[in-house]
Amino acid sequence: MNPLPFASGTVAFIGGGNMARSLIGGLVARGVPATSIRVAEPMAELRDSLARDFGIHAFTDNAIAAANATTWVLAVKPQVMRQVCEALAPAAQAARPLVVSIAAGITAAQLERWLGGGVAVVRTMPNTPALLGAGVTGMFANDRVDASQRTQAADLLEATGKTVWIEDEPRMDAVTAVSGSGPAYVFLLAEAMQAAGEAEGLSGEAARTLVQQTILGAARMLIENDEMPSELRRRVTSPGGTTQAALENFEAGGFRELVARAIHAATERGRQLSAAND
Ligand SMILES: NC(=O)C1=CN([C@@H]2O[C@H](COP(=O)(O)OP(=O)(O)OC[C@H]3O[C@@H](n4cnc5c(N)ncnc54)[C@H](O)[C@@H]3O)[C@@H](O)[C@H]2O)C=CC1
Ligand SMILES: O=C(O)[C@@H]1CCC=N1
Repeated sequence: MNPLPFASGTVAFIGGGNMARSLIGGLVARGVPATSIRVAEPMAELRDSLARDFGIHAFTDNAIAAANATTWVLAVKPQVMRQVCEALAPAAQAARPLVVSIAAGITAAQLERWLGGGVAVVRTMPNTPALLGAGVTGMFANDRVDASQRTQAADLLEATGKTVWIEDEPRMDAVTAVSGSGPAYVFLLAEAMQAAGEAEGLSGEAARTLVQQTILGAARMLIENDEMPSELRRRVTSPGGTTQAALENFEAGGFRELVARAIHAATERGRQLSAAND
């Protein structure tokens, strides 16, 4: 991570929903000054809570929030991105900010076109653990982005976790499917494990603690042992034991194929979001 002061200058978030909150929370926790962060959000309740929780300036008007900001983070839904960008095009042409998008599916070329052309765009895909500084972000830069802007964009996202540059933009839809949406898959597993534990007679509270700590411990082993998941799995699996009984059921139920199908569907949806909102 780059040391502070923050290389990204003043950052304006356009849209202050769930993901913007995770990123802003991550930046503030990392020590980025609240005075360097602005947000534009139409919903008063969200605006107020962002201002209250993080001490940042919150605006109703996108162009006012974006004015004089060196970096814009476009954090609206793909469905409204075109309209938001076209309204900001005059400001983008005048100020030539670094534009960072976090939207699923929407391509750098679409963003550049909607903003009037000639704009440095970094298309990114973060995820919600950014709030804890434990996020991961895939990043793709268009041809307009120079080396210092790459650093600027990486500095912004590295404040919330790791970053991975992707050189082949279509692969950003796979990033979205694996890590952007990925926390939800783990949460689904947690829900299913908790329900199954309760069905086997555990109290809700006991099942919750067991599941939480199991997922945390397994995640830490994946990272800190730096070994293949298959090897870590093998060490839990005593021949003829309990884990084997469970894993045989996962395999018989087509678990791997199901995960592959789910991630393929998410990747395809990313492509559809681009086409449907052009
Ligand atoms: N939620 C997640 O885990 C992730 C979301 N993303 C991307 O982040 C973007 C935002 O997603 P979420 O935060 O989940 O959605 P969200 O609905 O929570 O946030 C979007 C915000 O934009 C605001 N908004 C609507 N119209 C606006 C306008 N014209 N100008 C300014 N703000 C406007 C909404 O009031 C809302 O608060 C999407 O493009 C999504 O693909 C990316 C990675 C992960
Ligand atoms: O579900 C979505 O479309 C967004 C993008 C990745 C996570 N949430």
